[in-house]
Amino acid sequence: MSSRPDSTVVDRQYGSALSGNADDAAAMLVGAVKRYGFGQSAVVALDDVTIGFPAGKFTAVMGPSGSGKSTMMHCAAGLDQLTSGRAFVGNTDLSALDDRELTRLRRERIGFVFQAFNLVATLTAEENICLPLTLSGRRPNAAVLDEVVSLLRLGDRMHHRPTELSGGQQQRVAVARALVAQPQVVFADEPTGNLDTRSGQEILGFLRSAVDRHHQSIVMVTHDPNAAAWADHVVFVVDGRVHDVIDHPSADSVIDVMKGLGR
Ligand SMILES: Nc1ncnc2c1ncn2[C@@H]1O[C@H](COP(=O)(O)OP(=O)(O)OP(=O)(O)O)[C@@H](O)[C@H]1O
Repeated sequence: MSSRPDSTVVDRQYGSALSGNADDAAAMLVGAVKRYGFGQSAVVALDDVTIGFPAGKFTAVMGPSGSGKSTMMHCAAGLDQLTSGRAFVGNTDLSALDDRELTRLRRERIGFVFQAFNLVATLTAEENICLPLTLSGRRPNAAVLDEVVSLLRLGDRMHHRPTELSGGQQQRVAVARALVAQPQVVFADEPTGNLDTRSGQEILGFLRSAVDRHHQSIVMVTHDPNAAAWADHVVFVVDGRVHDVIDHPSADSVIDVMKGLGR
Protein backbone atom coordinates (compact mmCIF):
# COMPACT_ATOMS: atom_id res chain seq x y z
CA MET A 1 0.00 0.00 0.00
CA SER A 2 1.54 3.36 -0.93
CA SER A 3 1.67 6.08 1.67
CA ARG A 4 0.00 9.43 1.43
CA PRO A 5 2.07 12.30 0.10
CA ASP A 6 3.99 14.63 2.33
CA SER A 7 1.58 17.10 3.89
CA THR A 8 3.70 20.09 2.87
CA VAL A 9 3.37 19.09 -0.78
CA VAL A 10 -0.36 18.84 -0.42
CA ASP A 11 -0.63 22.08 1.57
CA ARG A 12 1.21 24.00 -1.09
CA GLN A 13 -1.24 22.85 -3.71
CA TYR A 14 -4.53 22.83 -1.83
CA GLY A 15 -4.35 25.47 0.80
CA SER A 16 -7.34 26.04 2.94
CA ALA A 17 -9.36 23.01 1.89
CA LEU A 18 -7.07 20.95 4.04
CA SER A 19 -7.32 23.00 7.20
CA GLY A 20 -3.56 23.25 7.15
CA ASN A 21 -2.53 19.61 7.37
CA ALA A 22 -2.92 16.71 4.98
CA ASP A 23 -2.81 14.32 7.92
CA ASP A 24 -6.16 15.78 8.99
CA ALA A 25 -7.89 14.77 5.77
CA ALA A 26 -10.65 12.17 6.06
CA ALA A 27 -10.38 11.61 2.31
CA MET A 28 -8.12 13.00 -0.35
CA LEU A 29 -7.54 13.05 -4.09
CA VAL A 30 -4.01 13.53 -5.36
CA GLY A 31 -3.35 14.37 -9.00
CA ALA A 32 -6.70 12.80 -9.80
CA VAL A 33 -7.57 12.38 -13.47
CA LYS A 34 -10.78 10.73 -14.67
CA ARG A 35 -11.28 10.33 -18.39
CA TYR A 36 -14.40 8.78 -19.89
CA GLY A 37 -14.21 7.30 -23.37
CA PHE A 38 -11.32 7.35 -25.82
CA GLY A 39 -9.87 9.45 -28.63
CA GLN A 40 -11.94 12.30 -30.03
CA SER A 41 -14.95 11.48 -27.87
CA ALA A 42 -12.97 11.36 -24.60
CA VAL A 43 -14.26 13.55 -21.76
CA VAL A 44 -11.89 14.63 -19.00
CA ALA A 45 -14.21 14.80 -16.00
CA LEU A 46 -11.40 15.32 -13.45
CA ASP A 47 -8.34 17.17 -14.65
CA ASP A 48 -5.45 16.74 -12.20
CA VAL A 49 -7.37 17.45 -9.01
CA THR A 50 -5.67 17.44 -5.64
CA ILE A 51 -7.93 18.17 -2.72
CA GLY A 52 -8.27 17.06 0.88
CA PHE A 53 -11.58 16.80 2.71
CA PRO A 54 -10.80 17.73 6.31
CA ALA A 55 -11.62 15.30 9.11
CA GLY A 56 -14.34 16.41 11.49
CA LYS A 57 -15.60 19.04 9.06
CA PHE A 58 -18.51 19.49 6.69
CA THR A 59 -17.37 20.19 3.11
CA ALA A 60 -19.75 21.12 0.31
CA VAL A 61 -18.82 20.59 -3.34
CA MET A 62 -20.46 22.93 -5.85
CA GLY A 63 -20.07 23.82 -9.50
CA PRO A 64 -21.95 24.06 -12.78
CA SER A 65 -23.71 21.05 -14.25
CA GLY A 66 -21.19 18.67 -15.80
CA SER A 67 -18.23 20.23 -13.96
CA GLY A 68 -17.20 16.92 -12.37
CA LYS A 69 -18.70 17.05 -8.85
CA SER A 70 -20.25 13.58 -8.87
CA THR A 71 -17.20 12.11 -10.55
CA MET A 72 -15.03 13.67 -7.84
CA MET A 73 -17.22 12.19 -5.13
CA HIS A 74 -17.52 8.77 -6.73
CA CYS A 75 -13.75 8.50 -7.21
CA ALA A 76 -13.01 9.73 -3.67
CA ALA A 77 -15.48 7.16 -2.29
CA GLY A 78 -14.16 4.23 -4.31
CA LEU A 79 -17.38 3.92 -6.34
CA ASP A 80 -15.46 4.69 -9.52
CA GLN A 81 -11.80 4.28 -10.49
CA LEU A 82 -9.45 7.09 -11.41
CA THR A 83 -7.73 7.00 -14.79
CA SER A 84 -4.59 8.20 -13.01
CA GLY A 85 -3.67 9.77 -9.68
CA ARG A 86 -4.60 8.49 -6.27
CA ALA A 87 -7.58 8.54 -3.92
CA PHE A 88 -7.18 8.06 -0.18
CA VAL A 89 -9.68 7.35 2.58
CA GLY A 90 -7.72 8.18 5.69
CA ASN A 91 -4.31 6.70 4.96
CA THR A 92 -5.62 3.96 2.70
CA ASP A 93 -4.74 4.27 -0.99
CA LEU A 94 -7.84 2.99 -2.82
CA SER A 95 -5.82 2.08 -5.93
CA ALA A 96 -3.97 -0.53 -3.86
CA LEU A 97 -7.20 -2.41 -3.02
CA ASP A 98 -8.79 -5.24 -4.99
CA ASP A 99 -12.57 -5.32 -5.53
CA ARG A 100 -13.28 -7.28 -2.35
CA GLU A 101 -11.16 -4.97 -0.19
CA LEU A 102 -12.77 -1.94 -1.81
CA THR A 103 -16.27 -3.27 -1.09
CA ARG A 104 -15.27 -3.86 2.52
CA LEU A 105 -13.77 -0.39 2.85
CA ARG A 106 -16.94 1.22 1.44
CA ARG A 107 -19.10 -0.80 3.80
CA GLU A 108 -17.03 -0.29 6.93
CA ARG A 109 -15.40 3.11 6.57
CA ILE A 110 -17.70 5.17 4.35
CA GLY A 111 -21.30 6.26 4.78
CA PHE A 112 -23.39 7.18 1.74
CA VAL A 113 -26.47 9.36 1.35
CA PHE A 114 -27.98 9.67 -2.12
CA GLN A 115 -30.61 11.98 -3.57
CA ALA A 116 -32.94 9.01 -4.21
CA PHE A 117 -32.65 7.64 -0.63
CA ASN A 118 -31.66 4.14 -1.91
CA LEU A 119 -33.35 2.20 0.89
CA VAL A 120 -34.15 -1.50 0.58
CA ALA A 121 -37.94 -1.65 0.10
CA THR A 122 -38.42 -5.01 1.83
CA LEU A 123 -36.59 -4.02 5.00
CA THR A 124 -37.86 -1.96 7.94
CA ALA A 125 -36.29 1.36 8.84
CA GLU A 126 -34.30 -0.33 11.60
CA GLU A 127 -33.06 -3.09 9.27
CA ASN A 128 -32.10 -0.50 6.66
CA ILE A 129 -30.22 1.55 9.25
CA CYS A 130 -28.28 -1.49 10.45
CA LEU A 131 -27.71 -2.98 6.98
CA PRO A 132 -24.07 -1.90 6.44
CA LEU A 133 -23.19 -3.31 9.84
CA THR A 134 -25.19 -6.51 9.28
CA LEU A 135 -23.49 -7.06 5.93
CA SER A 136 -20.09 -6.83 7.54
CA GLY A 137 -21.07 -9.19 10.36
CA ARG A 138 -21.14 -6.49 13.00
CA ARG A 139 -23.84 -5.50 15.45
CA PRO A 140 -24.75 -1.89 16.00
CA ASN A 141 -23.46 -0.29 19.16
CA ALA A 142 -26.75 0.08 21.08
CA ALA A 143 -25.85 3.47 22.53
CA VAL A 144 -24.84 4.85 19.11
CA LEU A 145 -27.97 3.43 17.47
CA ASP A 146 -30.17 4.98 20.17
CA GLU A 147 -28.47 8.32 19.82
CA VAL A 148 -28.68 8.38 16.01
CA VAL A 149 -32.34 7.30 16.07
CA SER A 150 -33.19 9.95 18.62
CA LEU A 151 -31.15 12.66 16.83
CA LEU A 152 -33.07 11.87 13.64
CA ARG A 153 -36.38 11.53 15.50
CA LEU A 154 -37.06 8.07 14.07
CA GLY A 155 -37.98 6.32 17.33
CA ASP A 156 -41.60 5.67 16.31
CA ARG A 157 -40.77 4.72 12.73
CA MET A 158 -38.27 1.93 13.22
CA HIS A 159 -40.66 -0.88 12.20
CA HIS A 160 -42.03 0.89 9.12
CA ARG A 161 -40.94 0.01 5.59
CA PRO A 162 -39.79 2.77 3.20
CA THR A 163 -43.17 2.94 1.37
CA GLU A 164 -44.81 3.73 4.72
CA LEU A 165 -42.53 6.73 5.25
CA SER A 166 -42.54 10.26 3.81
CA GLY A 167 -39.62 11.38 1.63
CA GLY A 168 -38.15 13.35 4.53
CA GLN A 169 -38.46 10.35 6.84
CA GLN A 170 -36.86 8.06 4.23
CA GLN A 171 -33.91 10.41 3.93
CA ARG A 172 -33.64 10.53 7.72
CA VAL A 173 -33.38 6.71 7.66
CA ALA A 174 -30.69 6.99 4.95
CA VAL A 175 -28.75 9.52 7.06
CA ALA A 176 -29.09 7.26 10.13
CA ARG A 177 -27.77 4.35 8.03
CA ALA A 178 -24.79 6.46 6.96
CA LEU A 179 -24.01 7.57 10.53
CA VAL A 180 -24.66 4.51 12.67
CA ALA A 181 -21.46 2.70 11.73
CA GLN A 182 -19.50 5.86 12.65
CA PRO A 183 -17.65 5.83 9.32
CA GLN A 184 -14.45 7.72 8.65
CA VAL A 185 -16.28 9.87 6.11
CA VAL A 186 -19.84 10.33 4.84
CA PHE A 187 -20.37 11.22 1.17
CA ALA A 188 -23.74 12.78 0.39
CA ASP A 189 -24.78 13.39 -3.22
CA GLU A 190 -27.55 16.02 -3.39
CA PRO A 191 -29.13 14.70 -0.16
CA THR A 192 -31.83 17.39 -0.19
CA GLY A 193 -32.49 17.28 -3.95
CA ASN A 194 -35.76 15.33 -3.61
CA LEU A 195 -37.05 17.04 -0.48
CA ASP A 196 -39.22 20.06 0.27
CA THR A 197 -37.45 23.02 1.88
CA ARG A 198 -38.42 22.12 5.44
CA SER A 199 -37.36 18.46 5.21
CA GLY A 200 -34.19 19.54 3.43
CA GLN A 201 -33.31 21.98 6.21
CA GLU A 202 -33.91 19.23 8.75
CA ILE A 203 -31.53 16.85 6.98
CA LEU A 204 -28.86 19.55 6.75
CA GLY A 205 -29.30 20.28 10.45
CA PHE A 206 -28.79 16.58 11.27
CA LEU A 207 -25.65 16.43 9.13
CA ARG A 208 -24.37 19.60 10.80
CA SER A 209 -24.93 18.21 14.30
CA ALA A 210 -23.21 14.92 13.39
CA VAL A 211 -20.15 17.06 12.61
CA ASP A 212 -20.46 19.36 15.63
CA ARG A 213 -21.38 16.71 18.19
CA HIS A 214 -19.54 13.66 16.91
CA HIS A 215 -16.74 15.10 14.74
CA GLN A 216 -18.13 13.23 11.77
CA SER A 217 -16.48 14.12 8.44
CA ILE A 218 -18.98 14.90 5.69
CA VAL A 219 -18.57 15.70 1.99
CA MET A 220 -21.76 16.85 0.25
CA VAL A 221 -22.36 17.59 -3.42
CA THR A 222 -25.07 20.21 -3.86
CA HIS A 223 -26.44 22.75 -6.32
CA ASP A 224 -28.10 24.76 -3.58
CA PRO A 225 -26.24 27.76 -2.04
CA ASN A 226 -28.50 27.55 1.04
CA ALA A 227 -27.47 23.93 1.55
CA ALA A 228 -23.79 24.76 1.01
CA ALA A 229 -24.06 27.46 3.69
CA TRP A 230 -24.40 24.71 6.34
CA ALA A 231 -20.88 23.52 5.52
CA ASP A 232 -17.52 24.61 6.92
CA HIS A 233 -15.93 24.85 3.48
CA VAL A 234 -17.19 24.98 -0.08
CA VAL A 235 -15.08 23.58 -2.90
CA PHE A 236 -16.03 24.95 -6.33
CA VAL A 237 -15.35 22.65 -9.28
CA VAL A 238 -15.24 24.01 -12.83
CA ASP A 239 -14.35 21.97 -15.92
CA GLY A 240 -12.94 19.14 -13.83
CA ARG A 241 -10.67 21.37 -11.76
CA VAL A 242 -10.85 22.96 -8.31
CA HIS A 243 -11.58 26.59 -9.09
CA ASP A 244 -11.91 27.99 -5.57
CA VAL A 245 -12.40 27.06 -1.93
CA ILE A 246 -14.17 29.27 0.58
CA ASP A 247 -14.34 28.80 4.34
CA HIS A 248 -17.28 29.70 6.60
CA PRO A 249 -19.64 30.15 3.66
CA SER A 250 -22.92 32.02 3.68
CA ALA A 251 -25.57 31.60 0.98
CA ASP A 252 -24.61 35.08 -0.30
CA SER A 253 -20.88 34.37 -0.48
CA VAL A 254 -21.59 31.13 -2.33
CA ILE A 255 -23.92 32.93 -4.77
CA ASP A 256 -21.20 35.55 -5.37
CA VAL A 257 -18.67 32.89 -6.35
CA MET A 258 -21.23 31.14 -8.56
CA LYS A 259 -22.01 34.46 -10.28
CA GLY A 260 -18.27 34.94 -10.84
CA LEU A 261 -18.27 31.65 -12.70
CA GLY A 262 -20.74 33.25 -15.07
CA ARG A 263 -23.14 30.28 -14.91
N1 LIG B 1 -20.14 7.35 -17.42
C1 LIG B 1 -19.80 8.43 -18.14
N2 LIG B 1 -19.44 8.30 -19.42
C2 LIG B 1 -19.08 9.37 -20.16
N3 LIG B 1 -19.05 10.64 -19.69
C3 LIG B 1 -19.40 10.82 -18.40
C4 LIG B 1 -19.81 9.74 -17.57
N4 LIG B 1 -20.10 10.25 -16.35
C5 LIG B 1 -19.90 11.58 -16.42
N5 LIG B 1 -19.47 11.91 -17.65
C6 LIG B 1 -19.12 13.26 -18.11
O1 LIG B 1 -18.15 13.79 -17.21
C7 LIG B 1 -18.38 15.15 -16.95
C8 LIG B 1 -18.59 15.37 -15.45
O2 LIG B 1 -19.79 14.72 -15.06
P1 LIG B 1 -20.32 14.75 -13.55
O3 LIG B 1 -21.55 13.91 -13.52
O4 LIG B 1 -19.22 14.39 -12.65
O5 LIG B 1 -20.66 16.28 -13.36
P2 LIG B 1 -21.52 17.00 -12.23
O6 LIG B 1 -20.81 18.26 -11.91
O7 LIG B 1 -21.78 16.05 -11.11
O8 LIG B 1 -22.85 17.32 -13.02
P3 LIG B 1 -24.35 17.55 -12.49
O9 LIG B 1 -24.30 18.76 -11.59
O10 LIG B 1 -25.12 17.82 -13.75
O11 LIG B 1 -24.80 16.30 -11.78
C9 LIG B 1 -19.59 15.55 -17.78
O12 LIG B 1 -19.13 16.09 -19.00
C10 LIG B 1 -20.28 14.23 -18.04
O13 LIG B 1 -21.01 14.25 -19.24
